[in-house]
Amino acid sequence: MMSPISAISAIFFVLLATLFFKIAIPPLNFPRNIPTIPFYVIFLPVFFKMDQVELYEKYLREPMEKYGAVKAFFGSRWNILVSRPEFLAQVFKDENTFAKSGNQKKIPYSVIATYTGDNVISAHGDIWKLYRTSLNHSLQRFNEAPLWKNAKKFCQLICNQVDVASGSTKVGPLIQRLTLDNISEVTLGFDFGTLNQEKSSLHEHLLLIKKQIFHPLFLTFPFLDLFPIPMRKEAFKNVESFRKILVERVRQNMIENYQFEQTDFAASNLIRSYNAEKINYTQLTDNIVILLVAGHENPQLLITTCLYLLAKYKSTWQQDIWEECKRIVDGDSKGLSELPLLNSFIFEAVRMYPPLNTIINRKTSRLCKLGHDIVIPKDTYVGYNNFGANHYRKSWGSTADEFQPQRWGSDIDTILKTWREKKTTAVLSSFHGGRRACLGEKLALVELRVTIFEVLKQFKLSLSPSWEEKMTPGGPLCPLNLELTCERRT
Ligand code: HEM
Repeated sequence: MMSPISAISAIFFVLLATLFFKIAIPPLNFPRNIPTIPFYVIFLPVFFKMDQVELYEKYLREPMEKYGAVKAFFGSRWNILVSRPEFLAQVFKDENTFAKSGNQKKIPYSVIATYTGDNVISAHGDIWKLYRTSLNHSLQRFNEAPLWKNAKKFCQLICNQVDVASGSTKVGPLIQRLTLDNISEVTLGFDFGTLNQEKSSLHEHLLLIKKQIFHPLFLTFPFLDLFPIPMRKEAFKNVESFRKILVERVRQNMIENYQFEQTDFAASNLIRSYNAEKINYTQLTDNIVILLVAGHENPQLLITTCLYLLAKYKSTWQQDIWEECKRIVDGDSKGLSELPLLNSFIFEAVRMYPPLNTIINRKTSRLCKLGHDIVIPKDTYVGYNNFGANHYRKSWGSTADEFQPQRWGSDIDTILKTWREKKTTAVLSSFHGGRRACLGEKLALVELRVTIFEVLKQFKLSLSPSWEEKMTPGGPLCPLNLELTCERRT
């Protein structure tokens, strides 16, 4: 007869072993003809000084290039991760089989799902169409004036912040303030105000919840949010109050704007849909939040990457782009969009370091085949790895890992044509593509051109000698804690 202590120990052991096998071994019905990335790989950056690029090179490149898809553990579950363009194109196109299933469905109990809810990026079917119709027009036609004004303020803040002795500064927090003000003024109809004052209460609130949401432990094991852990209860509370304050701020500004009916901000269109009872208050909130989140974080990452590459290639690309930009006058966004060097540089930056590296938000609605022979069971999460797609040697050749803006072409027509082609064939997936293509691409590209133009007008950039050249270890991809030397142009 087993003693109670032995019985409890045995149960505990069985539970632990089950948990271990669930994490260490993919489900038995997962396809056998694609490789498995060892589960511990995602934990390596926690213990070793390794960035995402090194991790990809060491553990993912070979299986990804050979098979185009792998089994990978991420976000408390096993997933299929895809990077071969033909597979990506299939996933993007067959939306009914690879149906969008964002955090609101995948981990509805988590802080992160409470933050962004059921929004235009994660929704599926008719609900998605409703959201997209409300937003599409205003995200393609927007007022560019705030982008020009804010780029100037941003440069002024760099000047104020640069260390006098070394000429260096950490640019990350300033870029975040720039992109927050840009997205709020262009799409939400109010000024976040972070470029004018370092400590705006909404900004402080946002910084706090970002810290709580992107906590590595809870991001890797979101099921922990199910437990009554005091710091997570606090995180839920902060997220709820942020959502409430943000939407009230947007609505207040719209109500006070006597020309509300004439405004064409993305947020005003959402409010119109709400007033017409097409969407409810939670849906209004979810979409306003996602405009703010996607609209500032993604450009923030890409601006950081572009400034890093300008500094890295200071005597070539930086110098040449500045020579090209000199003839453009303030406010001429169209002129900037026609510059071959500037645009091929940006497209190459988007390829080299896709801001959203890995996205896993699709779930198979039936048993299906990826390509000819990879059989995927129903209810499997399928994601895509943008870094893998954008560095795939069969698509990009032996120079796939080299920064070569000239690969896009030498005249602007060829450059834009190549850009469109690579996106439609899913050879470049940084902005997704097809029906679910990013709605903010145009806005992000204008923002990027204007910011680069203004920065180069005022500074010569170089990498700070004390900065260690590394990318972020996981999640969003960009240089880690970038520090630049910014020398005033005379
Ligand atoms: C560098 C900047 C950006 C990058 C790299 C980027 C990338 C992406 C990607 C990869 C997707 C698809 C996500 C998925 O598969 O679930 C997406 C969707 C989307 N993005 Fe962006 N994005 C950027 C900027 C923006 C901006 C500034 C906005 C403006 C608010 C925005 C709004 C959206 C929306 C609304 C969707 C959903 C489209 C749909 O499903 O119909 N993005 N973006």
